[in-house]
Amino acid sequence: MRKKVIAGNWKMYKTQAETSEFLLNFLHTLEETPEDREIVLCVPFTDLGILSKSLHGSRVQLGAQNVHWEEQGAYTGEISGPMLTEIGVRYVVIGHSERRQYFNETDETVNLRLKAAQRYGLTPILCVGESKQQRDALETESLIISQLAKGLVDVDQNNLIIAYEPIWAIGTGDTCESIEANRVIGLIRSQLSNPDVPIQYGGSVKPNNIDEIMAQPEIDGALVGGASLEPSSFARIVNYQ
Ligand SMILES: O=C[C@H](O)COP(=O)(O)O
Repeated sequence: MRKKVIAGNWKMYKTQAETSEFLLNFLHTLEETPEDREIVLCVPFTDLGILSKSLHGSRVQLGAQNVHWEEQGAYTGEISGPMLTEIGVRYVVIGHSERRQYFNETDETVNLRLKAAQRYGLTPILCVGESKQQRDALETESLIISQLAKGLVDVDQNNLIIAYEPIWAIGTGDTCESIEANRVIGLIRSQLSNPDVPIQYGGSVKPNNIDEIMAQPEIDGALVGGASLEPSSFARIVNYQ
């Protein structure tokens, strides 16, 4: 049975004060949440400290949004695996399309970050997905196969989550049809040596579409952006039927 994982990706949102307010309104909503799912919050670095304390003893796991491949060094603006694990971070998002687009992340640096995350005991969430232009040019399959082939060189598939995030569906309200997301995720699974790797869908996941998404047989969870920022909407998502 593959693990179900619902992860919020807060991107560059929420100060510490806003994080405290979120927790006040969110944590109590988990009392009835079924045990069959892992819940993760991937937050800005400045929120990790407060969450590390506040989430202690709760069932919500802590995630970061980046990790460098070196243990330490002169890499201004970066963060290392040991710095994250020391404060209780368990997951890290790697290769998000916003990092690939705005920060020159390549399949090669994605691969270095994935291996470093695993080396320091973190579970990476590898993001793959095509742009609208690539989809229209019928390049979705070849692009994803290439992202996986290059990104996963020497990566341990026993400690890995993959998120399929079509770029055109991110933050647009234009969700990928769940049947199509299921098809692409099936393709991703066919490229893996371990068929039990949990594979999430991400891109305009909302309270009103999460049940349909999670009903798809290949989809093992969701990577949620905007809808994870609001306690009641994220609560509805983690409590999918
Ligand atoms: O990592 C999360 C994704 O980029 C999805 O963002 P979104 O739910 O706001 O579309």
